[in-house]
Amino acid sequence: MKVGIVGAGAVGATAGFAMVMSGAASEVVLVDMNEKLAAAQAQDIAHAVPFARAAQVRHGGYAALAGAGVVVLAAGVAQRPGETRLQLLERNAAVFGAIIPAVLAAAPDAILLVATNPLDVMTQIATRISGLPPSRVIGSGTILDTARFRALLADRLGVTPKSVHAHVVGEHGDSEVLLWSGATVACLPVDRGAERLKRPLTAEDRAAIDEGVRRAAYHIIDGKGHTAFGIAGGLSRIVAAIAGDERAVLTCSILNDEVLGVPDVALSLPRVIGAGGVLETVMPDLSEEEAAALKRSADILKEAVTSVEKSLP
Ligand SMILES: NC(=O)C1=CN([C@@H]2O[C@H](COP(=O)(O)OP(=O)(O)OC[C@H]3O[C@@H](n4cnc5c(N)ncnc54)[C@H](O)[C@@H]3O)[C@@H](O)[C@H]2O)C=CC1
Ligand SMILES: CC(=O)C(=O)O
Repeated sequence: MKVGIVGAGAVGATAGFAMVMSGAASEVVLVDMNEKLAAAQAQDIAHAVPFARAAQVRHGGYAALAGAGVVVLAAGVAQRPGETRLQLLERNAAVFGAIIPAVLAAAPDAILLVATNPLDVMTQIATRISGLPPSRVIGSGTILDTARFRALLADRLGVTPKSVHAHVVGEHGDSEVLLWSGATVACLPVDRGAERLKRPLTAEDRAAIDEGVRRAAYHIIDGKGHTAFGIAGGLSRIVAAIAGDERAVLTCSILNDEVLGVPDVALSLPRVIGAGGVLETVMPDLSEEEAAALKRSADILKEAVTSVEKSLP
């Protein structure tokens, strides 16, 4: 599948690299207002192709996106150390107002895959600007937070992350909700599984994992200035699910009609992803505490989107 990527910075270029190395994309086109950067990133990724499956990698203007099945939106500004994702909102909303009409003029049938932060609000803005159905405007959402949760839990349990099933829902950001009540390992609820593995989970372990997931971006940005590898893996995974019509269950963000009484809000829930984009949403069972946290997350996002919607065309 041909994949366009608008924004050839750390996230966009690393995602292009991941898609080429995993074989998720057969063609990658990088577009950026900094054409020299897009050209350099495309050239650099193209030099990895001999080590992967055959793929074409190039840069271009918006017209070069024609025929793309998915266009990743990774343009905009990123957090500086200490900044929250929601603080980026007004700057990145203006960027989307400029790029989405240009993307759709060239690639009207593409599924939009949003990576720009604040992720959920940008997904909602992209849905509104594009006029596409919510199933075709997908935010990477908590696919990354779910991966972090599985990685940290697996490390504590001494198993591979692929053997741990645990999800993060809600905002891709500070109010996200780790679903401990549904987490499983080896077909067992995670607490019981941990005991059988002789690695019981204490309250301190849970708190450390929660902090490690929720604050991961802050720690990484503090150390290296940005995050890219994790999200690139997640974007590549979503593209593979669309390209292969996999019906994979992934936690992604789309505009929901309603979540726990909060209307018209984009946030992540487990979604079935295939060729048409989001094919189904599966509402998980939630403990009372998790339901209250998800409602709070929805309220925070609704307030953020309402504040910026007034300034949109
Ligand atoms: N969804 C997620 O889990 C993650 C999201 N992000 C977000 O991804 C976004 C990109 O982050 P980075 O790649 O680190 O930033 P970056 O600064 O390295 O790259 C952004 C690129 O966007 C381009 N750009 C800006 N305005 C543009 C416009 N109007 N048209 C075309 N290109 C434009 C810039 O020239 C730049 O090359 C940020 O909002 C960041 O917060 C970052 C990591 C994880
Ligand atoms: C920056 C960001 O959103 C992340 O790494 O989670």
